[in-house]
Amino acid sequence: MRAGASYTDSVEVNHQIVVRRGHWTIQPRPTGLPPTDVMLTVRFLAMSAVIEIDGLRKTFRTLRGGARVALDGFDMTVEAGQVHGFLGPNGSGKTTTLRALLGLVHADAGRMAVLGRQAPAELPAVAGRVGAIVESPQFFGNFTGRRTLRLLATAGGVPHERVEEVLDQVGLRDRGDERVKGYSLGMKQRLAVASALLKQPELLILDEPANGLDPAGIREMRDLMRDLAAANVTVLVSSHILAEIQLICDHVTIISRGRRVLSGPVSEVLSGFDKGEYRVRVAEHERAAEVIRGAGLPVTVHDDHFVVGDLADPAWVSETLGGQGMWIRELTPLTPDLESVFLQLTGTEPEPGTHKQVDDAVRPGAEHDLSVTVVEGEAK
Ligand SMILES: Nc1ncnc2c1ncn2[C@@H]1O[C@H](COP(=O)(O)OP(=O)(O)OP(=O)(O)O)[C@@H](O)[C@H]1O
Repeated sequence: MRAGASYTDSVEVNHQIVVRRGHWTIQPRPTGLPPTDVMLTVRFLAMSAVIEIDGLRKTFRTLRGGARVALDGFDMTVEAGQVHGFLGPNGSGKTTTLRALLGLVHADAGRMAVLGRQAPAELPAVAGRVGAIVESPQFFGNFTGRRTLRLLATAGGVPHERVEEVLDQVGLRDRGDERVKGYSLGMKQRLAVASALLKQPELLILDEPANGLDPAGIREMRDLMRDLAAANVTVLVSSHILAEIQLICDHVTIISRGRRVLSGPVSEVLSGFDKGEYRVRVAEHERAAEVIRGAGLPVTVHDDHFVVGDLADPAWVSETLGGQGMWIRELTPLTPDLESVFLQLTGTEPEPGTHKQVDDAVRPGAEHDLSVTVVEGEAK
């Protein structure tokens, strides 16, 4: 059962439906609740959410006694099966969020849950189901990759056969007997991912996995994440490499100054920013631009071309200009990419001092609550 699903069934008087994480049960109602002829609203928690963050706040004290607000009421939801990109400019709060989620830094306020357990208090209960690389793991340079993983497997009670599987998964099987100090940065990153995969996690959290990698290393990391997604691992990956996120991730959350500025499927985010713009190259482009502007469309003139917006049918531009003897050399749709969206959004200042996220106005109710009402024994 997912948020947004409808459900109808009957419930005995003095019983209630309790819906939690995709499962519902009918339970006797605790005494002291209003009588059953009163509408009762049951809070519906984001049922398939693997990560839920609600109103997270963190202020660091600086050495000079000042305060640095890293997180200012940040919200994020990652659903099962997503490859979720976590984007934000330098210093926007990505690492602090991930560290708080994993109990590596103490948050001042807010609610977090991982795989349905409150974080960080109940993290030990789900630790075996979560793999994370948030701080660059340090490996002994003199050990081979295989030996490193075997030691970690022994420490974690994982059978050694699993070491071969993860070496295979990250593409290090043939290099597993080489010393780690001879590994490239990309190989070390893959070894780190292999160590996080040993326990066959359902959720993998990676902080800037492509940091410092060359294009080949980035491509390897991208392929690896795709393979993980195909194997049904939910992946949360923070990055500031927007093109990578666009290629790898199906969902994205953008953070700026400790607040969420946008969240949603990558395709929806991009189409929401599609203004129907086209770049037009034509001889006498200024005169051509005037013709198009005269028809009421928004036009921006550049040195050797112009951009027209709100264009439903590009053929109309060809016909209109061709009709006046101006022949088009280029007519290219300017579809938005994450970079342009990111630049527009992270220039948006979140409302200070309030819990409201910037994108609440854009996507009302898009988050995770659904009300279940119980009226005289019937649930709707
Ligand atoms: N231990 C700390 N002490 C003081 N300030 C900190 C500490 N850790 C983070 N900050 C500050 O909190 C803010 C958020 O930092 P954070 O590292 O979470 O950002 P980020 O989005 O991960 O940035 P980057 O992409 O550069 O890694 C920054 O202003 C940073 O200087």
